[in-house]
Amino acid sequence: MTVRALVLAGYGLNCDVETNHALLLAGAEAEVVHVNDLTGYKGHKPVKTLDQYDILAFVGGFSWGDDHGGGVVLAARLANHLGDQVREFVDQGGLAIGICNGFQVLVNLGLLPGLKGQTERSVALIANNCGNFQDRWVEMLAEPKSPCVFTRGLSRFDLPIRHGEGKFVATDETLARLEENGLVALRYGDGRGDRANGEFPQNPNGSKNDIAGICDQTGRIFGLMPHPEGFYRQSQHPLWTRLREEKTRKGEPFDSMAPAAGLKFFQNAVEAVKQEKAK
Ligand SMILES: NC(=O)CC[C@H](N)C(=O)O
Repeated sequence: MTVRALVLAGYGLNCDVETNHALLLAGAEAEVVHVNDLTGYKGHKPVKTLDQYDILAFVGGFSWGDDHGGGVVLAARLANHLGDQVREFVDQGGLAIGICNGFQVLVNLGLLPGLKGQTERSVALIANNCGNFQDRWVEMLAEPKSPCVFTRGLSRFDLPIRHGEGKFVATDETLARLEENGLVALRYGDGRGDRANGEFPQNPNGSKNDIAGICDQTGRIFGLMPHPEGFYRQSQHPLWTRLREEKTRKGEPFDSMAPAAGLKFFQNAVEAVKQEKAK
């Protein structure tokens, strides 16, 4: 069964090839599509439509140089040129993942968290508390009670972060609604399996409630600041040789090429589409 994925590229986005690779490894028929191929550009008609795909990936990078804030210009462009198509894609049961800059786009579009009665932006990703760009690995804790399709079966693992505007903020009321509905899918851990509790550097940006990723009520629309496409095999982890040593000492096997936690996000998405199509 074919699962088609679109990986959005263009104007300062820089994680398209890596994300496409992860989706291909996960078994999707993935392709990188330039935003102009969807919107049309200067007399050139659009050559792709969103209804050709099952999964949309809004990838990381610096779209339009983060002018006016991360993801703001790309979100405006998508809303103005493709608003109806995006709405239809979501209403028809499509899956979407927004990674880092892509998360900022989904938030700016108002697709996340998409709480009942809220159609406009209700949460934001703003400048990190520490005042600079953070490029390193952090511990992730997945929320078992979240309806998120992408984090199914995941609990505690590491992922890389690379962002300057990752601080998740919302009003107390919206935060309470997110928590009540289980829409917080991922949090920053303290490195020992508990929540980071707002502490820097474990919570790298000052996000409220240690929020690293949220989903909508269907669990099919998901955004996160860390980069799952950067950890699809074991040897991408900065401490993988140490882990190999530990395993070897205990006489346990270790395969540096084995799939890692980040790949699971994409495998889960492909599996969910297959299950839906099989119905
Ligand atoms: N890696 C990314 O996608 C970064 C997103 C955005 N440019 C930021 O710095 O916050």
